[in-house]
Amino acid sequence: MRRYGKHTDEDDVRVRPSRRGTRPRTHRRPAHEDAAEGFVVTVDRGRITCLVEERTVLAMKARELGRKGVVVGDRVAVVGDLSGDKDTLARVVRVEERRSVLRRTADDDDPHERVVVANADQLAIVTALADPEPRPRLIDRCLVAAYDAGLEPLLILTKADLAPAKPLLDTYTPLGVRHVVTTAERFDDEEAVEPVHALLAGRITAFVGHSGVGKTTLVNALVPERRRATGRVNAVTGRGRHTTVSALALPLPDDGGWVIDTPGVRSFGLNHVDPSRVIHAFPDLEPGAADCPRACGHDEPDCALDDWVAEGHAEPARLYSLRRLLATRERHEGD
Ligand SMILES: Nc1nc2c(ncn2[C@@H]2O[C@H](COP(=O)(O)OP(=O)(O)OP(=O)(O)O)[C@@H](O)[C@H]2O)c(=O)[nH]1
Ligand SMILES: [Zn+2]
Repeated sequence: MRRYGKHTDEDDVRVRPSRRGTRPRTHRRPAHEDAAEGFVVTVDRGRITCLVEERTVLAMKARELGRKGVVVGDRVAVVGDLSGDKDTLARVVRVEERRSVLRRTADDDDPHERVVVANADQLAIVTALADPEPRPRLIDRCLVAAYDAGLEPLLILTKADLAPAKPLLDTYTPLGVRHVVTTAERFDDEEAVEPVHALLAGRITAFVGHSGVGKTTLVNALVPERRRATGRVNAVTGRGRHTTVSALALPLPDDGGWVIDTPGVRSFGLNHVDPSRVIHAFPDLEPGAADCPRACGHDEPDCALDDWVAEGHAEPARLYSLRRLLATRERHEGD
């Protein structure tokens, strides 16, 4: 399984080499050289909460940013009052290049596809093993969104006290998706969440999961500051957790990375998904696609992947899984 954006190091920044790379740096130097670096923790109705050094600073978008959105996970340049004191408002003057973007689909209220999280390394798909029942189609859609966005997926299966994980895991074995199984009863014991911490260490992880799967219970166990952080954000927005529409980044202990809690997973934008980006997550199949017709959707009669598998280059289960994932791009009732 190919791994994506493993670290948050500069080395992993996937930017195209610039043809202007030989130009003197000063030409590309943006204005506001005195700006501080901020990490966006949440955005609520245009109010951007970011972390500048250790301080929580509230900011607005500077006019010069125009229509460009600022989202959770963005690295930004901030100017103005950076004290973090009550009633101060700084300005975000620049959004740094994003290493990844996770989008949600347009819906009836909002015709545009929107970026919900920037710069995440991985996508944790939180699913209960029972109550509510797992929804494999939804998991598949999340996987496609992750592969398309270049995020490494991670399955977190909760409520292991209610049902065994094996039947669900069998579906995902051919995909080689990493997984961890949790039970909230054991969360008081720090060692019980250790395997989850190990998978999140040093990385920015967006958490998705539909209502009732135990995402909040898990995030609270992982992030000791959770209560404080949400309390603070609510003090800023004056709104309760259940009405929060924005994602919220929460620091893991000991500089262990970030959890980005997202509100609801109703839909991911899969309309824009490019099969060639999804197949990138299948390095055993990818070379076989070289013989496919142009713009092959990989589910058509002259798709070269059938021969590729028949010749023994990859397991049939892998091709089946790829096709199942690609098929989730079509909307069904209840997605
Ligand atoms: N049996 C069992 N129940 C759990 C477990 N984890 C969470 N729950 C329960 O499941 C219910 C939903 O948990 P939440 O953490 O609120 O779920 P959520 O995904 O955040 O749901 P929303 O708050 O609706 O977004 C609560 O009653 C929890 O106590 C678990 O491991 N086992
Ligand atoms: Zn094909």
